Amino acid sequence: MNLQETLEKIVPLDEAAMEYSRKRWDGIAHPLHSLGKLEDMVVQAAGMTGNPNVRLEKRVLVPMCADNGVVEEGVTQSGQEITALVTENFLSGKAASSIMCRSVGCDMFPVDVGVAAEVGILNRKIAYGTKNMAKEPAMSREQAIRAIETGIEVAEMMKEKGYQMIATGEMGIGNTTTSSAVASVLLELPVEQMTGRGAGLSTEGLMRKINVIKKAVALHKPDKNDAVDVLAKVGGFDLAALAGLYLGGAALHIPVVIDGVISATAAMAAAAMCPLAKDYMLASHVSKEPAGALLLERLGKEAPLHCDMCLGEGTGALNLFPLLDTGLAVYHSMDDFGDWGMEAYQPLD
Ligand SMILES: O=C(O)c1ccc[n+]([C@@H]2O[C@H](COP(=O)([O-])O)[C@@H](O)[C@H]2O)c1
Ligand SMILES: Cc1cc2nc[nH]c2cc1C
Repeated sequence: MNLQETLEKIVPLDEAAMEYSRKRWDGIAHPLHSLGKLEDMVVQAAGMTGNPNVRLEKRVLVPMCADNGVVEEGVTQSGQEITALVTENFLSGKAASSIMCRSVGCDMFPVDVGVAAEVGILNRKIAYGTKNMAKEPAMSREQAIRAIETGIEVAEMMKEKGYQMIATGEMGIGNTTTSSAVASVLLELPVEQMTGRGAGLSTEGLMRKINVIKKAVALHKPDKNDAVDVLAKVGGFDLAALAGLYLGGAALHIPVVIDGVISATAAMAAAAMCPLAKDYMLASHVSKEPAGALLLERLGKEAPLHCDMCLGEGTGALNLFPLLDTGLAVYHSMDDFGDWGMEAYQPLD
């Protein structure tokens, strides 16, 4: 599916399936809505899949991996080579997210959308890293659309493989700089408020990072009403591909889990292209980066986890699964009030 076809395929959640799912929860022998967000997630997933018999056991983490030309401005503590190193460790199973995938029972399917080196994962390189946005647009509009459509293609591949849920992740040194730029334009908030230390940065480095983002935004004047323009001028291949993954998931009725600040920025870009896509997103955790909470608020999402995490790769998204699993276990296997000889509770007001 191309971008336009995907946008046209996204429809509202299935209300009948959600109503059926709410009734199931209300019949379960527990105080009404006492499992809070665990119940809400199951109901939402019923609406996404159109099936109140919610099954989300077969899941995959998709980290989109890419480099960012803006790192030459000294906006990160780590060198660009770390992107390739961590990406290779996705394959060897030694990265934090790989270890967590094994721990929570999730497959992993990393995609190279623009790492500045040869790495042995699925190759969908748009280029060997973006251009330095402090000097020129990060990429062309055509490249941005190609990256978005790569995300859509990967969502289709995951559907084909039978995955019932997708966790988003990324790896790309410099991508908190691009995320802050994109988020500050889309949310129309000051760069200072949207920018943090990423994977570690001194106070002096943080000041430099803020100035670089301001300079790039002033230079290219991205159109806040055109998310593709924003992604192309001050974004990254990983952000664009993740936006496509959200859109593809929504079009294919697959729940997609938001991870940290980079993933939430991509979610915001996807929502700007199609507001209905938000309904197919599940929040997991609130990133320690300042833009994390602001983005989730604007997406209308309340994340269940506050763990002060900012590792990326999908590590926050993966931590949603144990919660979801306990909720689903109760949903599928617990007795109704009637089985315990009780009357069902009625809503009070
Ligand atoms: O997910 C987050 O909220 C998050 C916050 C800060 C850093 N990261 C990770 O750190 C890398 C980006 O940090 P930086 O400082 O190079 O922009 C990138 O590979 C992300 O996976 C991730
Ligand atoms: C080692 C390392 C691992 C990472 N994983 C995601 N971002 C990262 C940044 C660094 C520096």
